[in-house]
Amino acid sequence: MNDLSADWPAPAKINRFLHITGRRPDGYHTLQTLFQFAEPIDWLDFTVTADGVIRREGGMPGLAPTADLAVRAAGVLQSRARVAAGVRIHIRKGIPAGGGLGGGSSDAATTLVALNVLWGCGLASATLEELGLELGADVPVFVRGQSVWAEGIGEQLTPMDADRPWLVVLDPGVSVTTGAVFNDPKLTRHTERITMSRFNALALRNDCEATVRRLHPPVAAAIDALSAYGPTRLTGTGGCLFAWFGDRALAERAKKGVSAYGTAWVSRASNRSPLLGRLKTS
Ligand SMILES: C[C@@](CO)(OP(=O)(O)O)[C@H](O)COP(=O)(O)OP(=O)(O)OC[C@H]1O[C@@H](n2ccc(N)nc2=O)[C@H](O)[C@@H]1O
Ligand SMILES: Nc1ncnc2c1ncn2[C@@H]1O[C@H](COP(=O)(O)OP(=O)(O)O)[C@@H](O)[C@H]1O
Repeated sequence: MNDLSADWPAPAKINRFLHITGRRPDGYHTLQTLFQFAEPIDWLDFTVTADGVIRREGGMPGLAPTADLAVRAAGVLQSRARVAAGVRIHIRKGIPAGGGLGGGSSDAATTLVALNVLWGCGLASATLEELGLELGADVPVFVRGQSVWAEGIGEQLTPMDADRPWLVVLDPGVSVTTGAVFNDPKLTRHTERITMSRFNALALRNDCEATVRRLHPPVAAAIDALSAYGPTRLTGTGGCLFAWFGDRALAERAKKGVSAYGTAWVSRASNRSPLLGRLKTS
């Protein structure tokens, strides 16, 4: 494998806040949220092959290659750009699945961006975002690789650089089904829309939190434990959560303090995905 094809990062995302502002006639909920990037990170290696077949190695245990969003992303790009070559995708998972950290979406985006280069497709980033949206609401954010204010069901993106606190991301090991949260009759669905200038992490919340707390007591316990150290929010529809701090030492202290509640990572919230840096060196 040459250097060009190895070590493409697929970072996690966090939702600094998440408001549900309404419901469309098709049942999908409209949101307002601010996405930033953080650790943990998945790493992908690509080996271009001549036979046109898309293969996957590693990845999420128990997930069939045909269901893997990275494999599906490669397939979408291959047919859109009429690529004759194939690829072997090796995935080293760092991001827990189904936790609201967007690992599957991030793997899909990294695959689109990397193979666009390695297969020589030459598609514009906006086109890759469009292809990504077919795979999941969060994929375009990862393709763009820049922190964004998102509206609609996540397809209306406006770049927004936010503050960059130190984070503890905590995975209580609970997989939350997004559909179950959005179907909860008690979910807060009509939060008033706000303008970007009103972003204030302390004052804003994640509207899914009350539902997730009720459906998953271990997540509620983890939120309570981490809240003792710093302001804490759920990311996406959970079950992962994060707290933010003014410096790294405080974050490391909190990480130690919540070790009984799950796996935790310390990193700085980022407005740029490491994928963009990797793209520059390709
Ligand atoms: C809400 C976010 C924020 O990042 O949650 P996380 O997935 O990150 O936790 C995402 O936009 C999630 O989008 P996505 O990941 O594509 O959602 P899916 O799993 O496909 O949605 C499963 C089901 O949830 C409901 N759903 C989903 C998104 C939405 N805006 N409104 C909905 O009502 C629909 O019933 C849908 O069939
Ligand atoms: N490469 C992948 N990594 C993780 N999950 C994947 C991948 N491809 C498909 N999936 C599926 O997507 C689901 C949601 O994964 P993920 O994006 O990590 O969750 P969330 O949207 O809650 O952050 C997983 O439960 C899994 O079935």
